[in-house]
Amino acid sequence: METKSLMSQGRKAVRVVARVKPTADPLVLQSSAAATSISIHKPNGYESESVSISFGAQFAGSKDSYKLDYCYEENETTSLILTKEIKPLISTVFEGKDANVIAHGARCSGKTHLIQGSEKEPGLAVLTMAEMLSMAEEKGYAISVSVYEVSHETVYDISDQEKRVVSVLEGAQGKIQLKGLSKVPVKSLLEFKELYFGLKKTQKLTGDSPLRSHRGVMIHVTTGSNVNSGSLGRMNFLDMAGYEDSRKQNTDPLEVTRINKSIYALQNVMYALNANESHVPYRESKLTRMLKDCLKGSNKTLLITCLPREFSQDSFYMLNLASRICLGSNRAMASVTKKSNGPTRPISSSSVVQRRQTPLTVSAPSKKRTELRGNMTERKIKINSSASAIKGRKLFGEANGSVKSKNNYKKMEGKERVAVKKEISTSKVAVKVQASTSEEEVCSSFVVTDFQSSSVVEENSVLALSGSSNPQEIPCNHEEVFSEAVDDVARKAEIVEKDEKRSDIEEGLTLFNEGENLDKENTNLLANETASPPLSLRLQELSNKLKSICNTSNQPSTPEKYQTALTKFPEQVPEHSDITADVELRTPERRMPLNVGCSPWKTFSAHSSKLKNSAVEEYLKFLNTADKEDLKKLKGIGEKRATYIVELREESPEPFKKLDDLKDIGLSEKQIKGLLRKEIGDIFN
Ligand SMILES: Nc1ncnc2c1ncn2[C@@H]1O[C@H](COP(=O)(O)OP(=O)(O)OP(=O)(O)O)[C@@H](O)[C@H]1O
Repeated sequence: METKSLMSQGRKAVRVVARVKPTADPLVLQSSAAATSISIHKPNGYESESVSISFGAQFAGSKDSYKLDYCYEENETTSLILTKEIKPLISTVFEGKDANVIAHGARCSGKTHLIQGSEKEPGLAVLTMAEMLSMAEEKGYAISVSVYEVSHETVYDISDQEKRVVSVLEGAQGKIQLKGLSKVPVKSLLEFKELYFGLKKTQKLTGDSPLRSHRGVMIHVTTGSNVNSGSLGRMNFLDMAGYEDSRKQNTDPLEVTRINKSIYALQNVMYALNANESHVPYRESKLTRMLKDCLKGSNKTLLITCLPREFSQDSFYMLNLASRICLGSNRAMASVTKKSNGPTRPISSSSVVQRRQTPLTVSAPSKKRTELRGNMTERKIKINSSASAIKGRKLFGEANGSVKSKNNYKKMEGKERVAVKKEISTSKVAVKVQASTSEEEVCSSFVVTDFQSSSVVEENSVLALSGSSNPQEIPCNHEEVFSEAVDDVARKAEIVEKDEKRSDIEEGLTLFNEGENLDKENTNLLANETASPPLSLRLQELSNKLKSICNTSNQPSTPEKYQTALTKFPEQVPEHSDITADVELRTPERRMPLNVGCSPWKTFSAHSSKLKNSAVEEYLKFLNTADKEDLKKLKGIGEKRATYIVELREESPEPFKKLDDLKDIGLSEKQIKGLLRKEIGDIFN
């Protein structure tokens, strides 16, 4: 059999293949389950560059098959996967790139067996290590290994018995530092096995691990003998925790939801990479943050979807998502647009079957998942290929509410920014301001970036990260920093406006039925003159307040009642106070008379900004609290969106913390702006 590489350079960032796990009990296939076992179509046999996979007899002949780059069946060995898929990646690692091999799938789908293997049948990581050791020896390079585990949004170094927490830090240039993750020099396969398998393997394979986790091994190639010397590339193997429907009995729904969310987050990243999107949502989970450098740029990833031969809803779901990642193209995006197009389902048998097959977890993301199965074959929509992360999220659902709440930070990526970051083991508060090259680029808020796990409650300090890990070295002028931020609060909502490219993308998205529905809803609601009284009244109140502020502009400070939730004065933050991990610093409000020493225009601008912020805040507050009927009074919020908002609130009491969060209900940035304009404009009608 020819073993030519299917992963030529310049191809997709993520190659997606499947691996069929042999059926433990061959009789299963003869039973009724045979009707729902998967069938694989390889148009050119082993040489196929694309294969389709479908589930069982009842789907035969339907177009509901899922395309992947390849599928390795039971008779195709792990060594074959090594040769066809991984050897080309190894070459890129020795050329200085990073590569990833990620196994995902439902629970017990054979991921660990594939990556780790057993004594009798070594897995991909072991086979790869053997290959890399011999190449390193040939070239005079050295190999070192890091073994890690990610659970409960915390990264642990598990290269020894003592699980140490690894801090995922992001340097000034966006480079990820994994502080605390050891690199153990490895000279032989035996050393590697001892390190890699150790106790943890036994735990995982016997299934008595107290905590389910993603488990990875990073193989570093260095040019010198010292682990820190001249790092070339890394090969990262990741054995992901299995996907599972959180409604299943005998599962801890919280644990399952947490794991599923991190699976979605990685899938979002994979999708964005393959679709060559301008924004990749690395910040959606700890796992994706830690792997950012390995995944980004021209680095290559092999995503292996592990599938048991017999049908399971969980496997079906994983395959569906893998297929979308694989397509990673405009057509895939077009299918996302059908999200709101309820009745359109790829499984044509019947909607009942579809419902039965769709994992119906209680989480909000699952709602989105249910809807994402648009028909990919029919839509021909031209959409800018540099699509945004928003679409990725629409694809796979929001990764994590708690992460999401801090996601405004990601808007600052690549720009000058004000950031407050925290790190364990320091009790000082330090803040760093990176001078902005132009006023326009100053970002709008303080953000506590959750570089450490939010579940590690003892971490309660803040550290500005500037490439230096020493907080003492960082200049700190709270007053100045907070003042800078205040100026930018008003621009917060406008950052989006300035990103014309994004707007264009969103414009393209109006092709989506989502947009059509919105327009319809808008038209209906606009026809209704009584629309939105609750919010309108509140906004009217705000308008009155503005007038009252203007009338009392000689007051030395902003009256307390007008201080928004964003208000927190610098002097209210004790210099050495502890700030808990999950607390987001509030953007402070300037405590100075708004018109002192200012021109009337500046005063007016300042008040307008204030009003705008208050209006936005009221709007969000309304979304977070109003009942369904009141929600429907808002423009652009129909029955469907109102129901979804209420469901989101069941998941998280305050799902809308910033305007961007409205994207979670399927609104584009342009639509969000449009809605606000209409609501606020109506005050003056
Ligand atoms: N190719 C294979 N040949 C024989 N047995 C296998 C194979 N793949 C998996 N198994 C068996 O199936 C069971 C589950 O496999 P494995 O632990 O690899 O699944 P997993 O997907 O990693 O599970 P989890 O989701 O819990 O992490 C194990 O008992 C394993 O030995």
